[in-house]
Amino acid sequence: MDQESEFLPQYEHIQQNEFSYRKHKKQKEEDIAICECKFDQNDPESACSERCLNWLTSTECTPGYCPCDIHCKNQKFQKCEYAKTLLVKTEGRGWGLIADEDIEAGQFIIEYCGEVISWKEARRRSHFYESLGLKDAYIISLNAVESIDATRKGSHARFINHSCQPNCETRKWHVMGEIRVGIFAKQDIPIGTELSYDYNFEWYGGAKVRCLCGAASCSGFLGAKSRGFQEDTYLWEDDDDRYSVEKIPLYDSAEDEPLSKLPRTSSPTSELREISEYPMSINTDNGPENYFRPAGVGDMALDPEPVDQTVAYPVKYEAAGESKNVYSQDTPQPFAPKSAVISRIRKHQIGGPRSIPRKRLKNISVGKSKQVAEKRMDAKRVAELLSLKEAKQEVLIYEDLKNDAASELANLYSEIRPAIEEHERDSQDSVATSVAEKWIEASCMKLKADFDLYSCIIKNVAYNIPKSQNQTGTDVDGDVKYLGI
Ligand SMILES: C[S@@+](CC[C@H](N)C(=O)[O-])C[C@H]1O[C@@H](n2cnc3c(N)ncnc32)[C@H](O)[C@@H]1O
Repeated sequence: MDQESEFLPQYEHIQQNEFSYRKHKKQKEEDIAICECKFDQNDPESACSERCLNWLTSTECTPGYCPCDIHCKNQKFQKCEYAKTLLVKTEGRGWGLIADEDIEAGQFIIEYCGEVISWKEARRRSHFYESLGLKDAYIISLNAVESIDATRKGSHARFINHSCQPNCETRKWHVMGEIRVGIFAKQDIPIGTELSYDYNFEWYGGAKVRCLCGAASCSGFLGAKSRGFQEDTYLWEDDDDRYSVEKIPLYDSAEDEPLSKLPRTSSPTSELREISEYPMSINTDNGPENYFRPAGVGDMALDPEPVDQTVAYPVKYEAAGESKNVYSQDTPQPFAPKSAVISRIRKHQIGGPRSIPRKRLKNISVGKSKQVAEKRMDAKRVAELLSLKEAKQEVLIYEDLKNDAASELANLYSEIRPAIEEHERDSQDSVATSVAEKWIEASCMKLKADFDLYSCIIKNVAYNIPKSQNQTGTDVDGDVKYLGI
């Protein structure tokens, strides 16, 4: 291990979210939920806990309003009642957090703190971090419109690594009018165990980061379950080797067969290859409601390949390593810039999980096949085949309308894609009504534009048979005049 990577990266330690782009919400009195718990001096368990109405709705009691007053046990975020944890250096996954005491299933471990920023700002920052070459991602979604960025300021929760078989999960709680994200134990966690949760990494392009969680059910890459990743990557296995193929060419609209099929390229003879072609974005999981936004992960464009080249990568796993350095939460640390770690792909597995089952690999390519099956009509070509100038113009006008509607829909889609992909259902995380309405309206417009274009073509083909042809029954130019639609 080099000397530099022994140090923690520079960041400011905070125990409360920071609000810069807006003020912290002030809870209105009428919004304060008051529970019905009654504290009995002889029974300490009577204070607000698992059976408290507020607790059951993931809402912390508001000081000054809780009937249990100072005995209330439902103010864990506010009182920073964290489990004892230690920072450790892992092998291949940077820093991680381990339990420094036995932790019970369901226990609140630590709050994921950082700067609360808008979704737009999250996007801007993620590009900025990418440009700095930051490898690790620390931006997590808070709701459909806001994110928490723990890159520059955060709690120790920012060091918890991803696992495909995690022992923790993220949960959202309502605390004094704000939503806050906590890390909770999914199961009993013995002292010394590394804490992890499923990032539900979202991948929108960029480097594909190998997942080194070591779980038997490991999906291979951070974000491998996300739609963007699945549409971009085809994974398969061959004995102990695993391969990913990127950028499979789409079917050409004029062809029934794909222009090029799956890998003609063999597994590379060179054992190593860096994977980092495009910006990458991430997504966490405890369910769909939390995820990391793009934050420069894998933005180390080390070995760029032409985008349309089909390349097979054998994938190798390394088992998560043992801790080397241990720092407690309260110990001030010497900070130094973190050196970037470059992911490599090797031909043979030498440790860690075995190959992913074939069945699941097939599923991984589902997104791609959907994309492949899409066929598009070339309206310009259709117009050329029509003989009447008016008919040509009409088709082209409708094509413009259709293209405008399609691009409006595409823009809207990128705006609300995170929410759609998370399938968020609860009111906090659902797509804002105004955006949802715009989305429905744009979808209808696109459908209508598609329909208008096709019906215009049919009308012009079916009813505007050129005079010369009408009279003689033959085609004047000898060109094709009828379209098989
Ligand atoms: C929130 S940070 C976690 C803390 C990070 N290890 C550090 O040293 O600051 C997320 C980043 O850690 C790395 N990481 C986390 N889990 C990983 C895993 N299972 N495999 C590979 N890298 C992982 C990735 O670079 C990811 O972007």
